[in-house]
Amino acid sequence: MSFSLATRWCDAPLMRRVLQFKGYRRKIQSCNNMTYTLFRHRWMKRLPVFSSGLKMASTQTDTIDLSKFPVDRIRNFCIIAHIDHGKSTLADRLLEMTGAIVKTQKNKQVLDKLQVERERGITVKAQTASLIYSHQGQQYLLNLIDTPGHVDFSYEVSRSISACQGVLLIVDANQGIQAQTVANFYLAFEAQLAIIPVINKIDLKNADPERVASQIEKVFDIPCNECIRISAKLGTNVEAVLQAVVDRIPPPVASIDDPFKALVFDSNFDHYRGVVANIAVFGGRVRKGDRIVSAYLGKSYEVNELGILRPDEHPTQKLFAGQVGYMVTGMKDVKEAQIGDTLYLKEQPVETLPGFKPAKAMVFAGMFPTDQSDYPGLRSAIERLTLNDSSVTVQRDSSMALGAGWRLGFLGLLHMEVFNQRLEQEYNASVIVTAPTVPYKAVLSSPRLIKEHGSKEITIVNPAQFPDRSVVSEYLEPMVLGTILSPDSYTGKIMSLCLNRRGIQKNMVYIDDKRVMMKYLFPLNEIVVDFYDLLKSLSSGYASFDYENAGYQAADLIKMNILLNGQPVEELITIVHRGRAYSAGKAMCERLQDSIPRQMFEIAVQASIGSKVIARETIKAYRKNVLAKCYGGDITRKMKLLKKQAEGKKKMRLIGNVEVPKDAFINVLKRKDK
Ligand SMILES: Nc1nc2c(ncn2[C@@H]2O[C@H](COP(=O)(O)OP(=O)(O)OP(=O)(O)O)[C@@H](O)[C@H]2O)c(=O)[nH]1
Repeated sequence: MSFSLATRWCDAPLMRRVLQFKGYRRKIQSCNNMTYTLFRHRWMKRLPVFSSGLKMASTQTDTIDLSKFPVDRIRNFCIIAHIDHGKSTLADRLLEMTGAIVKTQKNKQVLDKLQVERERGITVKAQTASLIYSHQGQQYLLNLIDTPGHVDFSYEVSRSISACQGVLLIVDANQGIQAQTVANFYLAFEAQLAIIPVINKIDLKNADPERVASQIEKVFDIPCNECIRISAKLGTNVEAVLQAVVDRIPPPVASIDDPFKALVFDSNFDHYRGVVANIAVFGGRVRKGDRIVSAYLGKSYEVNELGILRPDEHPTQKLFAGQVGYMVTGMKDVKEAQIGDTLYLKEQPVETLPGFKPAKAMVFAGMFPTDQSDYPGLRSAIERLTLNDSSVTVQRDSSMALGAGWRLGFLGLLHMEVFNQRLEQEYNASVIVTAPTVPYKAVLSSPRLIKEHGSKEITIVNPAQFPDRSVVSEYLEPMVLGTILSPDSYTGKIMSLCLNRRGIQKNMVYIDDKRVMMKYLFPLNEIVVDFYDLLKSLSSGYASFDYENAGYQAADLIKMNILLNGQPVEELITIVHRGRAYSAGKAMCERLQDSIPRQMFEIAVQASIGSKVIARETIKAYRKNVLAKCYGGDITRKMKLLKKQAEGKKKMRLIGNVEVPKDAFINVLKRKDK
């Protein structure tokens, strides 16, 4: 895969225009990619517009003396909430009010910089911004992290929380507490952070801030009077949020007198500078030119660039204890960069920071280049994107039909779709994604296999490698504890959906007189693909859902094969519960019948368990009317033509080149529950 100039550095066309305008025509003619990089910083100073297109406030761009902010005048906080409750909109207002960006009508979710975020209207990547806020005659440095709301990106939230001492918990004044509000609250609560509840969208006609405040008191035990009522859209009362950040969130526990110690809580890859790490400084200071060591690798690097994010990179000479910023060290290989790594000065080793628990992938799918010659390019794209999203796990894989590829692990289906979309948009890659599956386990009974695997229990992330019953004493499936919040008028419908998905009710409470919170234990496999969509549609969008890991449970599982014209398709193998094998097989054949377009020959779609076919559908061939030119005449001639046509079709069937559309692999798992 080749990277064009535009994809290497998205600002190149803009810079060309600026150069022309500035009269640098001669330079443009010989301008290669490197020249762009060399001139970049000079341009950035002259331009009133940042690379992301944001208008920055001219007063605060030049030099920010970070030494002016001792630890007690620093606050690190993140904004957490259920999806769409207004985190990014509040971040816009905070950026404007503190002068980090110029106030304009165009500021809409400015921290959502990725194309996929803009297109889908959701945050998928946590973003940091440093704000300078004057309060009671003192200047404070507020480091804000805007986090995603969707359950699939909760790893971003938990990592962001590790760099903070407090959170703004946003709740929509109309919708009230939702499933992710509860999940995010507990993430912050367990990390012992200060929690400031903020009731947003009070401008809405149906807003009921008092009801929401009493929900917050009932569910989270936070007194009603601690809730700040705002409209992030109109800017109403947002000043009170800034004051509360200073007053209610403690400063970081870090001392300038300690040796330098920093946690890498995020990173991304820049095609020229290599790895750009986001760091939280837990002690001492670091300067440009210092030699630092990565505790993970034990390798030392020179600090080439250092700075804070406002929200675009603003280089500085130093970073001090308690501050949050970015660092470029010349790490060129993505394998060197490790989220959760501790950095320290070469001559002053320190105790390593706890880092992060690795994310637990919930959904696995095969990913293959559409054209095998793109394999090396796709490999480097996946490596770079996983650096930016450390919750994705990667393993090599190969398939008869699709060639060499990878088996990737994601936190959920939306996560998988977003990753795929980012590969296509940011790296110009074209990929085929196979049917997603959850990680099953098998307890082996065969001594030979136990020896081969080095353990009795194995995890299966590829259904094609599902071991046969004869060598297994028990299969285990992953379980989750789901939380559903909904108006009580939908309770009946929701309960029957949960039952249909093998859910076991664990708890049900009213959080106010109209809204109910239910807890269900589900097999992960039953909810991962389409449960959320169905829940939304049967509750007219009012119910919300979140889940957490609940270990493994024994289950009676079997492997179901799908055959197209008698050929087993490895990429469509699924693991199903024995009691549901027939209905699942029938449903999969029906959906494949809908997904695969009619071709010049008839296609038999079959589901089988072992050698036994349990369901079958037929995709009819386009029928060419070979009799079109026969006007009347002898019947034997017509029969001869039809026979010849049937022979031709048989040949096609023998070749068996059935074209399966890319999205059929995922659609095939989507069920239509009533
Ligand atoms: N009426 C009204 N609408 C608001 C307010 N704040 C945000 N919105 C709207 O709510 C929608 C979602 O806002 P976002 O800021 O993207 O929400 P978010 O929580 O960042 O969403 P995710 O990042 O996807 O979780 C947008 O259409 C906003 O314009 C408000 O105070 N009043």
